Amino acid sequence: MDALAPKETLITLSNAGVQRGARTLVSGVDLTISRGEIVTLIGPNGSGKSTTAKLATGVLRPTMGSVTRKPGLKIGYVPQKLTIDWTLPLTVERLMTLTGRHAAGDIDEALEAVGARRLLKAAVQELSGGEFQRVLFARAMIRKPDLLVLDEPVQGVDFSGEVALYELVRQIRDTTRSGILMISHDLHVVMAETDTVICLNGHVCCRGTPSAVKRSPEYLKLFGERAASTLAIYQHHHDHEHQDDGCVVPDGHAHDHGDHEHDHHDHAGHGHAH
Ligand SMILES: Nc1ncnc2c1ncn2[C@@H]1O[C@H](COP(=O)(O)OP(=O)(O)OP(=O)(O)O)[C@@H](O)[C@H]1O
Repeated sequence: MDALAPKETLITLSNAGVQRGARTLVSGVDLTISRGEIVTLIGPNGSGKSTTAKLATGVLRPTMGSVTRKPGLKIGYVPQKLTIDWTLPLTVERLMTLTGRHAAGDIDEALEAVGARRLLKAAVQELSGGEFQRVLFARAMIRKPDLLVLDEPVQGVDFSGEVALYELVRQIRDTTRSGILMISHDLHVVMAETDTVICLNGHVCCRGTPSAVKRSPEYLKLFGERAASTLAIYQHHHDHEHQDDGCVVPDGHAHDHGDHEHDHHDHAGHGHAH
């Protein structure tokens, strides 16, 4: 971010939480997201990441604390799961218009921005995990949101696809200057460009830059000995090339994975979550 530019705050959560009956789903969350900023929520299953994101977007109202949003804030959402009848034929073009009418030019522009314009007429069922995620990004970006919420953006994607998707998130942030709230359910990679990582465990366990969180005693306590290797930080360096669609040029073709901290990297169980 330009350090001299005034920060435009999009969303503020102050000591926010949700209680359902006697049960506290999440509590005491302080969080701000400004334009051009990337905030990533991490934490174990059931730790309150989705609940916190729902508080931020207004899907859920806080029963404790407060949540404020910039008036007229436009939010683009990339869901973790999409309910689609996978037995029916569906093109990318049609998927882009399922939840609203858009001019052909706007659809082209949104797909272009994610390197997926050539997929316009493709069947959604035949897309790779990475291509499918890109189309979902385009679908979320078509209304030119102030804030993009990405719920597990790299699911169903292999390692080089993951690198390319994180690169795309960085590009989107740089070109649109939208705020980005990411939820990382698998804890495996946090983008180095993340301005703030918030580690939840029913409350805010710890927060800070990715490398600060990785070293924090609370984080180590929560995730144990293997924590430091579990939180891999994806570093972006311009030492590799990208194909036109944003994919990283494979090893041996002017690309080197050496700059990515990836000691522990488990893709088991990643599939299309439909
Ligand atoms: N509508 C609801 N009513 C009651 N409890 C809920 C509701 N939604 C979520 N919960 C509970 O709130 C807690 C936090 O859930 P949440 O979905 O925010 O966790 P999460 O960190 O996103 O988990 P995961 O990584 O497994 O998706 C969980 O214990 C969950 O069972």
